[in-house]
Amino acid sequence: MGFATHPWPFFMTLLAVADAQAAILERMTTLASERIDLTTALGRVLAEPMYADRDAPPFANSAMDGYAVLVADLNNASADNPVALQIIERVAAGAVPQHQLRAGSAIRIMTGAQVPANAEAVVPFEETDEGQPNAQTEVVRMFQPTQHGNNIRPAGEDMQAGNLVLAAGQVLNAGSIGVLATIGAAQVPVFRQPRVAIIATGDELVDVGIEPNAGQIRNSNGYANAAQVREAGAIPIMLPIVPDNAAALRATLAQAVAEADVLLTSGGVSVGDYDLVKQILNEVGKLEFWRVRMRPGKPLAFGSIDGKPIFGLPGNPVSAMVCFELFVRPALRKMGGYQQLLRPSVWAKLLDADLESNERRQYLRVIVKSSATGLTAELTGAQGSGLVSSMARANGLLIVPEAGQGINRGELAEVVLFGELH
Ligand SMILES: Nc1nc2c(c(=O)[nH]1)N[C@H]1C(S)=C(S)[C@@H](COP(=O)(O)OP(=O)(O)OC[C@H]3O[C@@H](n4cnc5c(N)ncnc54)[C@H](O)[C@@H]3O)O[C@H]1N2
Ligand code: MOO
Ligand SMILES: [Mg+2]
Repeated sequence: MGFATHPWPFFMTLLAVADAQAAILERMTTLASERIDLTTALGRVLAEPMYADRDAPPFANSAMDGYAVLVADLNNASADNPVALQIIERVAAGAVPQHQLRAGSAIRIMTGAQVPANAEAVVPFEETDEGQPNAQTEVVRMFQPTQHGNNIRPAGEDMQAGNLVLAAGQVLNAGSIGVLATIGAAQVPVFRQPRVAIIATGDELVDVGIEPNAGQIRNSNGYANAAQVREAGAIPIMLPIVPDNAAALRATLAQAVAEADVLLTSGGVSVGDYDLVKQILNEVGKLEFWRVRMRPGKPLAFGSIDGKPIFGLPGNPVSAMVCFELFVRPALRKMGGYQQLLRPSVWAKLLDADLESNERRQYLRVIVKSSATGLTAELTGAQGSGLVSSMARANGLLIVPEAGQGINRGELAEVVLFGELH
């Protein structure tokens, strides 16, 4: 049992983070698309380009509540010399005007209503005497000239029939949902979300609702990883905790392969007597690589079972979450059709004491804040890989590159930003 009994000499070499990321992404393919209701499409990734089915707005309409007029009628209007126009029609939004304007007439019209075909401008109520009724007819007075096109929104001002309005790969935000509704897309083609089986392994683990006995702890990785899966735009499938037992692990992996697109285990990937994940993975599937030159997260294992990718995340809670951020999240994003796979990184001024370099690339939990002089990064405190509370406080992972000069207090450091800026 354990590493020493397995003849995997290339595993002696630790992969660089970027090489491990590249090896993983190379093996990921984007899932098929599905059609979903517009009301559920927020945050999903568009799978096809979308085109306007008609002009938006579909007809020239009024931008103000006012009067549609002919420009020439008002050429000589002034406060001293108001021009009186005869009101020949009223048009509400949703109605179609029945008359054309003729010299000396005005059509009372509401915002959003289709303007008469020959209307040249709309004069807002506030710029008129609001329409004084007289004995037979209604007359409105105007006090200044206007110009062609004033307060008229032309057909197609926003989108024109046949225009590309959203490209494939776009992540749908609230504005995109508005665009899709405008073009009548009640159903939206989006990439399917990866279904991710989450398997926490360990004899010591009990579920959250259970009182731990001596020697036991609660399964936190399963829940933290499920939340990360959701953040990555995928669907977690929580499987029961698996004890450090080969038969139980085989059975749960078989169930996971049947139900999910991607498998995540946590724990059991190091060199302990009961660390079985690599061995079973090699038996029922293929182990592609093990161990990355990073801290935390070194013993990450990656492979496949029946063509489905499997990530063996280290058991330490911070290691499991950091490995998820760096390796699983980009993989899920590629499967889900996202174009931006990696978290953005920013450069922030280190506020803490000098950080020494190490033979492994370090990812330190930090709180990144924005200030008038730029971004700052402050360590969350102790950096042990068991300290899950430090992940709750952090919004970034500060990188100390391996085999380098380290980073001195006051210097700029690269930070992978995974939470909201403070
Ligand atoms: N002799 C060596 N020992 C260790 C090495 C090494 O290189 N040589 N690497 C260390 C590093 S680094 C890590 S990371 C861990 C990885 O361990 P495993 O992946 O084998 O995980 P376990 O041994 O099962 O558990 C480690 C730790 O994490 C806790 N744990 C596990 N699962 C959960 C969970 N679902 N929720 C909360 N906590 C969990 C577990 O109780 C252990 O405390 O190995 C080092 N050892
Ligand atoms: O790599 Mo381990 O993840 O240092 O604790
Ligand atoms: Mg172990």
